[in-house]
Amino acid sequence: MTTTSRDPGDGAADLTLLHEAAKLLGQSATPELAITGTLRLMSQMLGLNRGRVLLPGPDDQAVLQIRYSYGLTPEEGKRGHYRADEGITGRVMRTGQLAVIQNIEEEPDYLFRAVDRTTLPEGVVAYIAVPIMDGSMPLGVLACHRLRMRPRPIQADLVILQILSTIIAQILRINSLIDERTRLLKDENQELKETLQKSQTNHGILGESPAIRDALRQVMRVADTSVSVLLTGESGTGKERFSHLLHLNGARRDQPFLAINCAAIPEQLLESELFGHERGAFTGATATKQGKIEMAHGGTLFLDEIGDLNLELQSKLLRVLESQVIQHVGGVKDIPVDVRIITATHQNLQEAVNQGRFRLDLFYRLNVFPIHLPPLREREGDTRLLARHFLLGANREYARYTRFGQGVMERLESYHWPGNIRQLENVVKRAVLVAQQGEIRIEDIETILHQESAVSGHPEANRAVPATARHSPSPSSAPAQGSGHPQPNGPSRPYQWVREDEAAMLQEALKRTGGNKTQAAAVLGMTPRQFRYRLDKLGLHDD
Ligand SMILES: Nc1ncnc2c1ncn2[C@@H]1O[C@H](COP(=O)(O)OP(=O)(O)OP(=O)(O)O)[C@@H](O)[C@H]1O
Repeated sequence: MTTTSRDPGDGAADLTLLHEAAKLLGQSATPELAITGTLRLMSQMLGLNRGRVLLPGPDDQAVLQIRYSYGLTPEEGKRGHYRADEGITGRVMRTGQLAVIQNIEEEPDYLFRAVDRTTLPEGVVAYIAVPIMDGSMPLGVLACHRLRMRPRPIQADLVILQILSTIIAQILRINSLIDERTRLLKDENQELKETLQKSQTNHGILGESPAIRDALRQVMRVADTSVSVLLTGESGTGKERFSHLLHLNGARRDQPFLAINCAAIPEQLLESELFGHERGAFTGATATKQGKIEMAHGGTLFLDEIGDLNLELQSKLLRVLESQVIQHVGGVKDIPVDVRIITATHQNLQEAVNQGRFRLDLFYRLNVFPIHLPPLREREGDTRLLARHFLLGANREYARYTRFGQGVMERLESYHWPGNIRQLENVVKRAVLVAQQGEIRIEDIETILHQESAVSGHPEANRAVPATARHSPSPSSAPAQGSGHPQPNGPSRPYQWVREDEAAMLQEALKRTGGNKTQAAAVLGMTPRQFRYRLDKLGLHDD
């Protein structure tokens, strides 16, 4: 070890040392390299030997331990730990005041714990310890030995040591920020892995709430049977997902699964979509075409929004269920089919039956085993799980690494999600796209939720609902939602991605036709049914 004595007032050497220390700070990949490098410079350039940095121990914060050193053996390093009431080091940490011991042999508080006197050079040895401060709080202690009989004034060394302790404080602060960030990322990564694992069971259906577990149990009970299942629940609660789960857990799993949304297809096309058609059956039917029922032969057909099927098609569907045959539109031949039909609705089908809009016999046929999917706001704890899952998916899709900032998860959990899981997925995806510097801030979420409320038209969509007020009265007594009107006691209107300008367009058409929906639909080139469907989705009913 070189100990070079300097002339008193050798300011150029001090500057060189500070310059080198600053370079170390910028270049070192780890705090270990930067701090031990600084301690080495102290020794080589100023003769401040056996430099050490003591910090509270990782296991016991009340005990200071030598964490970095230069010129100490590993055993000496290990021996150097001090409680706050022990020795000079403990005192510096306790008081935040530097200590200069001119002669360690004459100081009763000097413990000789790390370094034995016999290993030190002959002559008078001084000990200097300066606190490493974070504002007014001592973070640790920087200390070293110094041969007393040197031309350079001790005052000059003290100044340098105080500057170096500031640099070391900076290194430690940066390092602790990095550590904290790394720990968060590790935790998050672990959570994401767990979420991914959970999503792999149940074919991607996530949820651990009692409500969703109950629904899953019911699915498993009937998956391997041919019983008719009617899935009820608000829009976006996963009815289609669950129908697929039923299919995948049954004997038909290797056969086709097809889904059709009865409300989304224009009425005149729906029959041909379901039953197929013969060539020439209608204008544009240039070839014979199979319908979805026939295509799903051997497998499962999922009929979403079954409540929107007109009475004529309801009769035809009933015939399929009773006799397992279909006829193409324009055909006369009975075609045998073996299809499991699973249906879903967000409407109250019982009410539709009472109003004469839905056949009672078909209702009985379909409703053999109803499974109600609870709205997201009733799935305690699932929002968190799903939000993480969608974050992972969006990060993958958009090649980002984005995380939720402080308070975001709580905000997502307090929101009442009129559009349920589909809406949550959309919000998380959008948040990933708008996030700056890899963090989704609570403000980003507020903006998106605000836009959501404008789009979904729900008057309360942007209001945080207290946990106690979030549950709607009784899911079992109200298995499906009604007409789609906003409910005073809880959001229940179906949610779908619809553009805001579409609402304006519908309203404008209604205005022009004096509120006549059939005419308004014609103005926009839609069927009255399509028009009503959109009004319904946008919550624009005036009756
Ligand atoms: N438990 C779940 N775990 C993960 N993703 C889910 C879950 N439930 C639903 N989803 C996802 O949410 C979205 C909406 O689900 P789905 O289409 O099945 O709802 P729905 O009730 O059929 O909606 P609608 O009535 O509007 O047709 C889909 O992207 C689906 O994959």
